[in-house]
Amino acid sequence: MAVIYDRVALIGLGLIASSMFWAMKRAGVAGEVVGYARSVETRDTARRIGLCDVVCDSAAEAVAGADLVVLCVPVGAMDRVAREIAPALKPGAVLSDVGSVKRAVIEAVGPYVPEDVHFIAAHPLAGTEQSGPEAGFAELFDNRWCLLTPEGADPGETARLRRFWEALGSKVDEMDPDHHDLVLAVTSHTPHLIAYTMVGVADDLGRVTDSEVVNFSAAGFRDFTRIAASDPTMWRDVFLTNKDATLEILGRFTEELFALQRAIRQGDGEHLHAYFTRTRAIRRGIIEAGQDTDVPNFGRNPEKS
Ligand SMILES: NC(=O)c1ccc[n+]([C@@H]2O[C@H](COP(=O)([O-])OP(=O)(O)OC[C@H]3O[C@@H](n4cnc5c(N)ncnc54)[C@H](O)[C@@H]3O)[C@@H](O)[C@H]2O)c1
Ligand SMILES: O=C(O)C(=O)C[C@]1(C(=O)O)C=C[C@@H](O)C=C1
Repeated sequence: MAVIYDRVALIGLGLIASSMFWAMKRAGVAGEVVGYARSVETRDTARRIGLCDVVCDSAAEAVAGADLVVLCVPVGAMDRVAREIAPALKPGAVLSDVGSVKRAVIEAVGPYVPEDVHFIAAHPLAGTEQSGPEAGFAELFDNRWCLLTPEGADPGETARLRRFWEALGSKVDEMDPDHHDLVLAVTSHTPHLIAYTMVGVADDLGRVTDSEVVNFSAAGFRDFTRIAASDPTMWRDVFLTNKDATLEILGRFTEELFALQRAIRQGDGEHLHAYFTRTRAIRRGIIEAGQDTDVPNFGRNPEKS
């Protein structure tokens, strides 16, 4: 595949950045990939495993001369990083991100973006509960959506970024940032909060580590524990920055939960059956639409395994 950006800079070298690096190598869409991570330990690990062609010791050094800069740090760190790199950005470069919340990132980064730089926020809807530079693998984005929220950005540069994500394996769509945040509150953020809560409740009962619970834990609870093992910093930032949408969905969730609670107490099997029939149809609809693209595996990139 042809090179889309001559020089790409990844700021923050965790799960998403490392997966992007391996996917870029697989697709051959970047001439050179330069990385920066805040901690010496992460930079050392990146150098040891060959993550990035060059690992720099400062963010400004990494972005200098880059045609595409992608901020791959927790949402709450975006403003600090944007402020740090802004003076070193190349005129005409594209600045993007992978944050799970879009309006807050646009508001945090936007004020620092120089006039001659194209800022196009993005969110790949792909991840795992793992984090850090060794967690990435080239297939992470295969058949997953990547949502761009360009809000008036240059159409030519938006199309180029779209081609880049497609080359990494994604299906790409554009969305208004506020709408993105509401949709993700339903499909990702609130479900994570529920998983965190369920595992917390089990822990409060003192049963999670009991061999009984570990041995006999049913698939549903296992899925909750996987999700609830996700990175605490990332998810703290998601809830602090997508507050309104999450609270709106949580309010609705609580109302439905109370209705189900009442049905159980009153022995209202009809209500329960009708409810579960409706939700079952949603799962079937997802499968029929070909959207059930499970993460291929949780292994490493093919070059390392
Ligand atoms: N994990 C997922 O499932 C997933 C999916 C899609 C998008 N995202 C988003 O991608 C971004 C990165 O997530 P990840 O899963 O790769 O996280 P990660 O924890 O694996 O990596 C984050 C990296 O950012 C670095 N970092 C943190 N604060 C920093 C700072 N102030 N300056 C410089 N570096 C800093 C960390 O050291 C780490 O290297 C987040 O904004 C997250 O919301 C995550
Ligand atoms: O599969 C997982 O582990 C994920 O939670 C990935 C997931 C999600 O689907 O909710 C989590 C957060 C992101 O911003 C995008 C993707």
